[in-house]
Amino acid sequence: MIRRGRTEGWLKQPIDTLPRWAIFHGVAFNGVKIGPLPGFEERGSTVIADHDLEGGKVEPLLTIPKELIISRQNIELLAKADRHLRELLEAIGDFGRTTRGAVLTFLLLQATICCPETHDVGVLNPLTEYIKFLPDELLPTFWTEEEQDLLTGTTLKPAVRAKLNSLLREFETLRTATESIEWCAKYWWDEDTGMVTFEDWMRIDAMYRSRALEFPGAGDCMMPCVDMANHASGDATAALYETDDDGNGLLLLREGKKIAPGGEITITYGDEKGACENIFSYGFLEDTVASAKVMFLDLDIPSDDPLRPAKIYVSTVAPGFRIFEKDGHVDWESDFIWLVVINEEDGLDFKVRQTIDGKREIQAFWKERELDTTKLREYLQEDPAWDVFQLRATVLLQQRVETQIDTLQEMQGAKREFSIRDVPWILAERLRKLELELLVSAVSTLEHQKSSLVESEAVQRYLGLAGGDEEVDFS
Ligand SMILES: C[S@@+](CC[C@H](N)C(=O)[O-])C[C@H]1O[C@@H](n2cnc3c(N)ncnc32)[C@H](O)[C@@H]1O
Repeated sequence: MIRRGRTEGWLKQPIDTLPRWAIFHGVAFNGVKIGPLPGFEERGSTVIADHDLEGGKVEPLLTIPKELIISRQNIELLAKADRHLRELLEAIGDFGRTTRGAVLTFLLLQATICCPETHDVGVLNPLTEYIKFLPDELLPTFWTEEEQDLLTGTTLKPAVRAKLNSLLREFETLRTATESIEWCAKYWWDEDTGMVTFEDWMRIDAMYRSRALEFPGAGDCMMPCVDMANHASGDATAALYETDDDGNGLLLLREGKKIAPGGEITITYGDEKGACENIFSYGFLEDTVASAKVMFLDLDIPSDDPLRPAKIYVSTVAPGFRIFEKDGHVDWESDFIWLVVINEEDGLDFKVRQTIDGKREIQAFWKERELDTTKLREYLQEDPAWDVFQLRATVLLQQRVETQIDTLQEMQGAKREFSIRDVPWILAERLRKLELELLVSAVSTLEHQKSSLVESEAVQRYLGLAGGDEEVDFS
């Protein structure tokens, strides 16, 4: 449906008509305009200074009336006057009570309202028109199989797979929940007259994901016009966003920032985000990015661990570990690894318990104390064998990191098929390089940690107990 709307023109508005929409609906512009920045047209539209601006001396550059914010609260308000929106939100239940569920469903309804073939569905509101200004982003969920294969060895590859699976699940939930609503059956799902496909859900997701902001004072939302600002990190961030006392959205030039006419007013989408997340959510990587910054690698419990099934059953933490760079130093953290490295001899125990309704449940214990896997690290830290556990962890993690390095290295010199587009090719190549560098640094960190742990008293004692000069397998 959305693709058709873009081609046929009923879901597309040129960006130069945005000021008319904005002013009509009460958006105040102060010394800025919105459009493509000459020389950087591939970045879409952005916010541009109209005349000399100085932070601290100018009033807010943009003021967005609170009614225009695409947030869960506002969608609930709109639903009071829009029977079809209300029906949708009720039908999808818990999903509609999340910001993501409410916003995506709302956006899909707005696109449906725009279609000239739809009659008597939804109530027109200013945002029905606004979505026509939003471009389609080439997020990795839209990369072809061949393009996604270029991500082999990066953490983006499993992230995209998982996202596509969760989008499919959401889409099926939406279909099942709404197919008995008459107008949904007719306009969305009917074999002949239905227009909505999985591709629409992917497009709506990309629209939301690439534009959602965690807006101080308004929470997760889409803020029309402010969401036209492009990203720049660190000192290059020109403006901040927040709400005023009445809940209206504001774009404010940073204190001391001077922007000449024609200069870009950027915001930050989150300086702490890693390269993988930037490509995943926004489909680009700033030119200045020199580090992958953070990556999450999955981790499996070795198949020869007899406690593996029970450990998997009781674990409530993400099965992996984070590698991150902070102040020029690379380190790692994980809640999961601790469950992987301990065993029965150390004090881990499992008991089967009968619940009141007759079901059986496995409970984990650490030295007689009931175990909450999110707190395992704290328990182990108090244990005299803490250094031994850490040593086992570093050995395992190093092996895992080295496997990832091997996979990435196999991708070096990947051939470019003629069908591969520039953006996926360049981004995948950059990400592979950045993640490889971070992994190599992580190996040095782990090596270093291993060497000092081997020297520790607890480990030496453990080695002694384990049988003198016989080699101990810490993995
Ligand atoms: C919130 S929107 C910003 C407005 C967008 N340019 C538009 O035309 O609607 C986020 C998208 O803008 C683009 N973008 C933002 N900052 C960028 C940058 N520094 N370099 C390249 N593209 C950028 C990306 O396509 C991203 O997904």
